[in-house]
Amino acid sequence: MVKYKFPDDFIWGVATSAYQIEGAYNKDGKGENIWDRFTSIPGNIYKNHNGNVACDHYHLYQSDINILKELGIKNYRFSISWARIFPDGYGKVNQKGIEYYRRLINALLDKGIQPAITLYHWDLPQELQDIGGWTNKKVVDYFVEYAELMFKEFGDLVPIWITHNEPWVVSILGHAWGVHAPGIKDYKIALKVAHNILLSHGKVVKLYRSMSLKGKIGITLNLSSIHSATDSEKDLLAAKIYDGFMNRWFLDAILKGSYPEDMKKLYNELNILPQFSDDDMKIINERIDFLGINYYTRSVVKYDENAYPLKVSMLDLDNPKTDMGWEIYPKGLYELLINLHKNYDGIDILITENGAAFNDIVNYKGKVVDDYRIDYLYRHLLEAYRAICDGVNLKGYYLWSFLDNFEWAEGYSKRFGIVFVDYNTQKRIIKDSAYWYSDVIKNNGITE
Ligand SMILES: N#[N+]C[C@@H]1[C@@H](O)[C@H](O)[C@@H](O)[C@@H]2O[C@H]12
Repeated sequence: MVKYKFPDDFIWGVATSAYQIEGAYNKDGKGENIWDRFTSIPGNIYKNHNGNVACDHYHLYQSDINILKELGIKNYRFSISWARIFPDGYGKVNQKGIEYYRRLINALLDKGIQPAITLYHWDLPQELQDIGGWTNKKVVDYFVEYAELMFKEFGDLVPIWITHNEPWVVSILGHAWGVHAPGIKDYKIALKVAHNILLSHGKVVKLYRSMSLKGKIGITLNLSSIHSATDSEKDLLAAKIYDGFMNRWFLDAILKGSYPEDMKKLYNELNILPQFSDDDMKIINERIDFLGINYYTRSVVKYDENAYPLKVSMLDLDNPKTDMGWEIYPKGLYELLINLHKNYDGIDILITENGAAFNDIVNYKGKVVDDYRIDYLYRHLLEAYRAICDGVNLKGYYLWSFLDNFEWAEGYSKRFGIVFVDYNTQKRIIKDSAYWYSDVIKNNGITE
């Protein structure tokens, strides 16, 4: 008996990204990207892992799609590798790259699986980084050129388009903390990068509208529910600042057409506020059809005099955690969804990522009994269900991730997949969580 039934047209899917699963990093005309470069530098990645081979999905995509079919998964979010299409980032087109993605899309459609494409999932062509990357306004235009070609090639086949994945991570982890490609550590540069990424987003949405395509387009943000460590004035202010830093800076720009005043004031005082015009904000505010959100955990923060630049630090609570060290806090998903619904005009929302890394073991029967992942997914889907019951326009859920894959700075040490990947043999083992999720999809809801 289905105890928690989701709306009839609810989208159930899984998600991946190009650099994390494709491999074939230098095959068939693909150009170098910033993650090829960043992973080639010793010390950047856990045990110097890289995505040169990854899950070899570039060659194994058909058998992987067969697994999606076997599990009854009817929606698949993946990203296109920009450097496979434009090896130099612009200009010369690599036809073999286009042919690969056409084969992939057609193979999905042949199995009744709807593609959702992310245009940018962090893998900037290195040639563009060499001219300043996202700090250079030319890259904004090159992104539009790349998107236009993708819309021309695949716009009639693909119903859901996501311009960018997690601009906060691209700007902060890649340009302020330096732990992601391209490894820059400068907050002023990071916020300039964030602004240009948002500009490129708005321009591409406007372009999509001009091409009279029939699908839906949006952006994916990594969002967290922010809690203050105590009710002290300083900690409450710290929570407001961190909410502005991680959530509101992007949400307000995209959905309200202006950066939040409190954060503009703070960034100006810190001399890290990027330059921007009213015209920029109009472009960024181009209407989107849905907001994609990636939710993994909440953030509990406190005032910290020594924490540059925001004087805010995160608490590491002694609560159940995933293998990433992230607190398991399903209620945060409900809080986030309700907050978005109330503060952003009830916009349609897709959960474009939610899932967990755990230290999966293949048992003596050759199975992966990942009850811990099932528990994580169950609890988060229950919160999503509660949010829908309370009026949130939640339209779908893409589980992260379909396959174990290259987990960025953590390399292959963290397994997020519902399908286990043996990287030595490229053998796939369907985990118990995949069969559980298959039942959720079949029942369009959760039993028990
Ligand atoms: N970490 N972690 C897991 C997952 C990452 O693998 C995705 O590529 C990102 O979109 C997002 O950060 C979430």
